[in-house]
Amino acid sequence: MDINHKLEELALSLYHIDAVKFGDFVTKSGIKTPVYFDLRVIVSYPGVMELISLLLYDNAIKDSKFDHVCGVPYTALPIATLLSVKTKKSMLMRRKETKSYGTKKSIEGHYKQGETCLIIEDVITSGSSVMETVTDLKKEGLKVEEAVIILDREQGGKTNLEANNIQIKSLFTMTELINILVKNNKISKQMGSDVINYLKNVQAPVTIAETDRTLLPYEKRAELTSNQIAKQLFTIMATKKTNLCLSVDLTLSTKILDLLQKVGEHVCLVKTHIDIIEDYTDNFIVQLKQLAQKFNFLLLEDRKYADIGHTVSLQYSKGLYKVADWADCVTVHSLPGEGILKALNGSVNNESKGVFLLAEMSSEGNLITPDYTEATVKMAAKYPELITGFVCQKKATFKDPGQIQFTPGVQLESSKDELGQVYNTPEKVVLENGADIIVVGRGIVAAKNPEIQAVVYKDTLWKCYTKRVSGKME
Ligand SMILES: O=c1ccn([C@@H]2O[C@H](COP(=O)(O)O)[C@@H](O)[C@H]2O)c(=O)[nH]1
Repeated sequence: MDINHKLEELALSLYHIDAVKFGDFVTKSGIKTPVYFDLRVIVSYPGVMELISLLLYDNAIKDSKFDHVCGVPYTALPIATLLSVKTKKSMLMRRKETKSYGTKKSIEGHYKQGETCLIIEDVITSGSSVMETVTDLKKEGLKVEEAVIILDREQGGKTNLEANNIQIKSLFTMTELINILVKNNKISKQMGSDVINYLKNVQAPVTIAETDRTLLPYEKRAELTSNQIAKQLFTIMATKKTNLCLSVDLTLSTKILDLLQKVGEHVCLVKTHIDIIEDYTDNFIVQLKQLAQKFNFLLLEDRKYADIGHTVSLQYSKGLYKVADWADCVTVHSLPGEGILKALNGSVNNESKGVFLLAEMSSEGNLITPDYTEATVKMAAKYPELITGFVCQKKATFKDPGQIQFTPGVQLESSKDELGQVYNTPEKVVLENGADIIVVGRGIVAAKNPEIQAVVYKDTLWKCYTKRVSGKME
């Protein structure tokens, strides 16, 4: 019997054992559905179990290379067991609930860091259950790149998992399963198309916030943010292929404008300290904005506001520099408390503006503690539409893939300046520390040829980012 006949046999068996049912059902979340899948019943049918493992082996597994198999608890566990025996590869088991005693391990079995694990799952909808298992395996240092599935409901799971660098092979898509049942007169044509249309319209939400944000491409993260400036920055980075922010720490406006004419095409963001400019005029801002438009970069004023809300709202919108009129985003300390964010939220009204909150600093001996960092991230969570991201140094500082890690203190070689600035390399900040936008000041500005140096930084940083999201890290 060929594979198509065997798939047909499996589809009909699933129908006969009531693993697929049609009618009026209500899901756990109270939504009406015309179809219901419950593959938990397969354990009572050894013939079906045997057929599933045979088909998964022939169709999806026999050419794959892996050291272990792991079933997503619970329905896929017995299938994973059969496949472990068939392939003679060891099986790992993920505990849904971590033990509160003994080893407290979430993954049972023997394995070594760097070994690969293949995931087995019965049905995917959004892909979140597969992702939970992937996350736990990765925490243990295992590599996970592939999952094999019995049924893909075609509700976003494949896209979500592929965005997390997990390739999917399934025995059936929902459409294929329904077509077999229609062809064999198990359900009417009308019922078949109703079900397919229904399931395609009820797309599962993207549920990847628990996954490692740094593995997602900028395009995907643009879809996951609530802040308009973060959305624009992710899109600019993906389009211009640059995650370089130039810190134009120069004191003459003409020098800044000259430099940006040369390097504007290589950056996604330009960071200013407006109050260090000695020949400031409103015309400087007009020209700065023209360059931003011409080269498609955004403007960040690194003002590091740190006063009470009322004062900050004045500093932001009034005075000589009227920052609110031209800067797309600003940097802000969380030190004074939430009032500072309320003030900025109030000042921007409905305009698209953003805030990078300082959660950590690059300078040696700074007084920010882990508790302060954690409280800063918590505070930001209350203002998702205002917060673009965090000025920080570590990947673990925050999880939300819709927010941007903005990391200063970067040069091609690790070093320090004479006033305590600490420099890490592009490889370290992007691959190890999770930086999304990387700030370079003197590394470019003080170079003999800033234009050439900007290209060197841009290319090096982008290479690190593509390596990170392709999952090809040693
Ligand atoms: O923790 C922080 C926060 C901000 N900065 C700013 O970034 C640039 C870095 O310039 P380099 O010449 O590359 O050192 C500068 O404007 C700082 O004010 C930071 O360095 N560290």
